[in-house]
Order: sequence, then structure tokens, then C-alpha cells
Amino acid sequence: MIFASPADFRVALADLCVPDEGAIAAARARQAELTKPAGSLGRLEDLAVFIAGWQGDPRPRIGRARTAIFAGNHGMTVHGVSAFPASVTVQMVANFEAGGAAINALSGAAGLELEVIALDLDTPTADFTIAPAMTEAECLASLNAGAAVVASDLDLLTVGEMGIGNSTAAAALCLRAFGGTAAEWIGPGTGVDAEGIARKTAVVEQARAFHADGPADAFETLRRVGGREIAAIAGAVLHARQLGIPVVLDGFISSAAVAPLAADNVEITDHCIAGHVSAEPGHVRLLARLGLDPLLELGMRLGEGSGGALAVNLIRSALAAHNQMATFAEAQVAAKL
Ligand SMILES: Cc1cc2ncn([C@H]3O[C@H](COP(=O)(O)O)[C@@H](O)[C@H]3O)c2cc1C
Ligand SMILES: O=C(O)c1cccnc1
Repeated sequence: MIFASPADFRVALADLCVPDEGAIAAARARQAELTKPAGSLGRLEDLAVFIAGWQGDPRPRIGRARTAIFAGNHGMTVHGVSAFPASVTVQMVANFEAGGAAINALSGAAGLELEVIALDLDTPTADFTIAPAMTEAECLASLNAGAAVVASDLDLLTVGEMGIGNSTAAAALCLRAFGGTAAEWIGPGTGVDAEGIARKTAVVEQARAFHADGPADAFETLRRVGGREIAAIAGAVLHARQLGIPVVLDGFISSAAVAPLAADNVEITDHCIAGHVSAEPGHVRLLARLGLDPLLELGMRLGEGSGGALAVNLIRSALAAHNQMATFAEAQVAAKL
């Protein structure tokens, strides 16, 4: 067990490691010597330097990299917040295991190991409009299930989720972490109509009111209005930070898993890359609050870690350029006048 108690989780979140400044400086210096005008590879240069800092290596590599997809069921689906029935969660887990989902194809194409972790799918979380979604023990177990996927020899981790109803949980998390109005964080998810949006908004407003007097720290927010798969992502992101492993986030829901942590310690996203910005409308606002600039904008709104896996192709290309290009001296190319 990585986090023995809620207090253990809180201590870990308060005490975050920083990247290796020496590796960052050396990687920047190498970028300046490669046969291209300075800065001409734009964000590819920044990506290589970022990975260098977290790997503590001026010539970073992505050998072993993993996508972890967490699945959980949500009690508040009784309020009609999704365009699909809750039974789809377990059915999609079977699809992941059979190799038939988008994330199977995209993680394969990106050279990622795929790990699927189904979290007590027979026991949905409690309806968070009338109770905390999870007990302390359930929330802690979920955080630890997430932390457990972070093998210490990973060079990179990407995270994703499957849980019918979880775009409503994500909105509730963002509202509790960052404030604003419920409407600002609500979107169509799997594709609900205007009435569905109204139901989602009412559910999130009720959750806000019900939990208003409860403690507002990251653990309590995850426990009260999150879900098992969402807490697992939070645990994976925090444990990856403890191990200095960079993380690629996916869409609105995986980003929302980090929102309560960022409300307690804004530095939690320093080892994170936003793989893409989802079409779910709250994601733009959420990434701004997390201080993350997404790599891709492709109109995707799937979840499952799909956008994060896709972005790994870009990161691999950034490192290929960083490691394989010749310097001006090596190639005997004249430097800038
Ligand atoms: C077949 C199918 C595959 C999915 N893969 C990810 N999601 C996505 O949709 C869900 C969130 O949307 P909502 O809050 O509207 O239920 C999550 O499970 C998310 O991962 C899927 C949804 C469906 C239907
Ligand atoms: O951006 C996401 O994570 C997302 C959006 C819609 C449905 N499921 C996931």
C-alpha cells in the first residue's frame, strides 16, 4: 500500500519533488546546438527538455511506457445523467480486454503497454447528491489501486478512465475544487440533449449543496464527489510524481481527477502534460486552471486515455529529434551569423 492513510496522501501531496535542473540546462544547451535555427522545433524542443528534467537525463528516452485505464461505476447515474446505460462500463471493460476499443488501437500505435483496472464494478459509488460517493476506506483503496500501476521503471505514464456518468462527477469535482457555476463545468459527455444537460446541472448543484459544509481538501473532494476510477487516476498521478515519472493526461475527466489536488497544491501538474483538449466544453477552462497547455486539439471527446495515447506519438518524435539530430559542429554546418 503506497498511501497507508488519508494523512499519508495529504503529506505526499504537500511535499512534491522537483525536476532535475542540471538535466534541464543540459538538454536546453543541446537543443541550441542542433542543426536548426534556435527554437524552430517549437514545442517539440520544450517537450524534450521537460522529459529530460523529469527523467534526470539530458538525453531522455521512452522505453517502457504504460497506459493505465481505470473503470468505475457511479451511483448518481440513477438521475439520468448519461446518454448510455451504466451497464456499458463493464461491457467496455470486456471490450478493452478483447482488444476492440479505441484505446487498444491508439495505445498499440503509440507503443504503450495497456493496463485495464476494473474497480469494484459490481458496487457503484453512492449517489453523491445524498451521501459521499465513497467511504474513506473505499477512496483510499482506489487511490492505492492507481498508485499500484506506477511501476518504478516506467519512463512515462498515461492515464485514462471508463465510467458511465463520470463527466457529471468530473464537473462536480471542478466545481468543488475551483468554484464557478455548475453550468460552466457541465457538457454533453457521451451526448445528452438539452434536458440531459439540465439534469446534470441539477445533480451537480445538489451535490455542491449537500457537501458544502464538508472538508474541502483533495482527499475529501475525491471521496465526496469523485469516483473510484477518478481517485485511482489521482493516486497514479501523485505516485508517479513521487517516482519522478512524467504523466500524460487525457481529456476532461482525467484532468478533473487532478483538479482537487491542484486546489491544494498547484505544483501537482508540474510533471503532467495535457495530451489534448477535449471537445467537452469545461476542459478549456479546467486546463487553464491547471496551468496546462494541451498538445493536440482534434475535436475528440472519448476519454479512455485516447487523447493521451495519441500525444505520446508527438513526445516520441520530440525525443527522436532531440537525440538523433546532429549538432552544427558534428555536421559542419555554419552557425548563425
Ligand atoms: C461505448 C462508450 C465507450 C466509451 N469510452 C469512453 N467513454 C466515456 O464516456 C463516459 C462519460 O460520459 P457520460 O458522463 O456521458 O457517461 C466515460 O465512461 C468516458 O470514459 C465511453 C462511453 C461510451 C458510451
Ligand atoms: O474529455 C473527456 O475525458 C470525455 C469527454 C466525453 C466523454 N467522455 C470523456
